[in-house]
Amino acid sequence: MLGVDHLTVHYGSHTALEDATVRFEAGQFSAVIGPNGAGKSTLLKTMVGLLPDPSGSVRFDAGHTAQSCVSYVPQQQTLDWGFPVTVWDVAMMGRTGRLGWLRWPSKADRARVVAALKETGVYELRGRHIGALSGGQRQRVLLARMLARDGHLLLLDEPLTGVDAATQEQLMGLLREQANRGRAVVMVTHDLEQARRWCDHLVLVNRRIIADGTPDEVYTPRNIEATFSSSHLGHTHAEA
Ligand SMILES: Nc1ncnc2c1ncn2[C@@H]1O[C@H](COP(=O)(O)OP(=O)(O)OP(=O)(O)O)[C@@H](O)[C@H]1O
Repeated sequence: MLGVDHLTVHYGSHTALEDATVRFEAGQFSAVIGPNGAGKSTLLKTMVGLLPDPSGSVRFDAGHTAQSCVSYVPQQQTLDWGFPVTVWDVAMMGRTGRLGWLRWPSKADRARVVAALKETGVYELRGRHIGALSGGQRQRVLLARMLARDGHLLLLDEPLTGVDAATQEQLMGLLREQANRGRAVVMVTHDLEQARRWCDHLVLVNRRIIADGTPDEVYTPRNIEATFSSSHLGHTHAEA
């Protein structure tokens, strides 16, 4: 579905990501794992096209572009929750574009939004202002917007943040189901255990890609040490 080749991203003199090569496939639930500041969000943002002119390349499979196929869920805390819109409005942005109503919603758009709000369990909250939601409810609303968009590639930056254990289970189940239906799902997470349980493809990152493969291939003491120590050791590529 999507590959990045020899991707290097600098912020000024700081190198956030160096020579990263990885592929994300349709039907796979992938987790991108690493410590704070490892370059995980940078990898996602590059794939969405939010960072201009990275060196290396981001390649979508034929017929797809970031614009046409990506549904991106940014980190919750990077969004302005004081904006005067309702749960319904946010989910509808998945259909009509961001703000300013690029086009008027059709009956089919409304039906898709109803389904997405029901799937994520926030349909009853549809008239509520987004500023009046709990952290877990906000995360569900972001997922509803993502589902409403119907993208082939779902990119989620720390979707488990601020979410209780029962809700985490539901959200992981929902994302697993999206992958089973043939979408490529890529989630940034700090939660090694959740990633091992739900995902079939893990990418360990610490400025470089440390390891890339199935959970069994990737979760070795050496890889974990290399990822979560600050020394950026090693660079192994397990074949998935
Ligand atoms: N806009 C920016 N300007 C300058 N430096 C940045 C910018 N965005 C990120 N960085 C730096 O790049 C590095 C990678 O950041 P990134 O947000 O990709 O890490 P992360 O793995 O997502 O971290 P976290 O788990 O804390 O969210 C960090 O050292 C960060 O401080």
